[in-house]
Amino acid sequence: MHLPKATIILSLRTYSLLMLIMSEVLWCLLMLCACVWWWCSAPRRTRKLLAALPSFPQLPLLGNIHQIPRNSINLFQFLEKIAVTCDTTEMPFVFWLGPRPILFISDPEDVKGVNNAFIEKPHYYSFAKVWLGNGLVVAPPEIWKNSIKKLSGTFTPSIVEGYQEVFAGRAADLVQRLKARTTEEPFDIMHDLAYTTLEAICQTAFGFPKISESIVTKEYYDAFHRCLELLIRRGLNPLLHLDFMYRLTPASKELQKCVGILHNVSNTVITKLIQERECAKQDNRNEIVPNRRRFKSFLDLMLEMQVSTPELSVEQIRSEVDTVLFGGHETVATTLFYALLMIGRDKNLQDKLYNEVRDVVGDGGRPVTGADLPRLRYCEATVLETLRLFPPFPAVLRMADKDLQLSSGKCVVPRGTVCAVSAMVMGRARRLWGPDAAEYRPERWLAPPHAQPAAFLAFSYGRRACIGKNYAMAILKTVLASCVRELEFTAEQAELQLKLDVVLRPASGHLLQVKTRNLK
Ligand code: HEM
Repeated sequence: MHLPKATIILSLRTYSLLMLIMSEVLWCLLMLCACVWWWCSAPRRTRKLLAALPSFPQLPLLGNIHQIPRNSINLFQFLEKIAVTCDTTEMPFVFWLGPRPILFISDPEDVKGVNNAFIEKPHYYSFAKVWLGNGLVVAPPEIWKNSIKKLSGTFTPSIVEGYQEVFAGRAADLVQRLKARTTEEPFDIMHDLAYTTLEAICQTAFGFPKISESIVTKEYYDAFHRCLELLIRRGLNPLLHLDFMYRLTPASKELQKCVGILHNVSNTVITKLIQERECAKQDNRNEIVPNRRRFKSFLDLMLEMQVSTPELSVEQIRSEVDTVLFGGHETVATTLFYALLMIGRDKNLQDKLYNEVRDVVGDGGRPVTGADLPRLRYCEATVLETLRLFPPFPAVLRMADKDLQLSSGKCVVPRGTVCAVSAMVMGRARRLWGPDAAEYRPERWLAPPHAQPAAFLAFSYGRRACIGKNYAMAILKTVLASCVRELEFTAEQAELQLKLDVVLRPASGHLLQVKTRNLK
């Protein structure tokens, strides 16, 4: 018997529709079961202990899930709203993911308590494991404790001092590149800044003189940015927090691809340095470090450690190299951008900075030296003020692995709570920085006493704080001083729209106008 073609098509359509409805129903049932399990597994005590804290309006069972920001611009606005709430209520703030809280700490004393008591990071950090392995930023506590013992001394002031010539050299190259780009129109300066910081990291932390041509490619740069975007998108979608769900998505495949590009670079860096060290050994060259560098790089130090600690695997070394690339280049480049933007909006600030640089370094083109850095006080204040208002990592997270009574007495942090310690929340608080907290005013750093140390959290605080702080301050001051000495920056006054792609970024690009300075 032959069915008419139209009937076959119709029944096929009905069949697919039925299958679609059934799979949707099954999906909803699965989600419902997951929600019930999730609710039942969360301790009731946690809800009770934090119930009285300020929060956004909640839905039954879901809490604040419906208010999870949809994209990286919303995420920034969300954090801004929390900053205002914490400042006005002077209380910690709680965001409920169903029955599970994310607790925003709002008091500097409490920051000290939380950061020193908890070294575990919540599950969200593991999203970056595919990229950063068990490197310092994402490592679980046991591995972190072991690694930090070896690595805490790798960016000490005396080691960083040895990098100064490289910093000054890269700053001079940047000035030349920017001189060639002076136009009437603003342009996106970020690639030039990121190139400079990436090249500096490769030459100092990895001791690689010539890698820059092949490492700082557009492909690398794009892959780096795409990884950050994909990670934040995953973070904003609770369904994708489950590894098995995420693995099914095209985004997961794209992340793997981008990470492959980044790992190629770190693998090249390590392999080349190992080869150079081998050659130096075979030639019986008695160099402490290859290529007649005057300093030992972070990677030299790790390869040396590997000799005395064979359990330090090449894979772990690669993870630390990726971590330093991740933590060290974009953070410094964005800070430079915001500093140039802010002085570009205020000629008075730029003139003050220029006058100081001219007095300390002169305008004859000599490189900024290590001895100049402590004397560049206004330059340092500019960097710190930039980091206060535009911290590259606006918040870090910790997992409470035990109960903790906050020293402000405002609540007990129950075990299992995710604590958010936010440089943006603290850095913009009027109660900590005064009524002009929203104003960009480097002078506030020149006249102590300013706010308590744990109110300035750009480099985090206490255990698991940034180990690259000395490095970052030295390169930031060197590059900023070198740029201002020879160039003038102008930025439009329009409202700055920010977004949070792990790192704080301007939504409309990094636009600045640059002119060569007329030296009198
Ligand atoms: C303006 C520049 C920088 C800022 C604002 C910054 C900020 C931070 C913050 C907030 C953390 C804590 C992350 C967390 O707990 O989740 C961190 C960790 C870290 N940073 Fe930086 N950083 C900067 C530059 C650098 C540089 C230049 C390097 C290396 C050369 C570096 C290496 C690291 C490492 C290895 C960690 C992990 C430390 C640990 O977990 O023990 N950072 N940084």
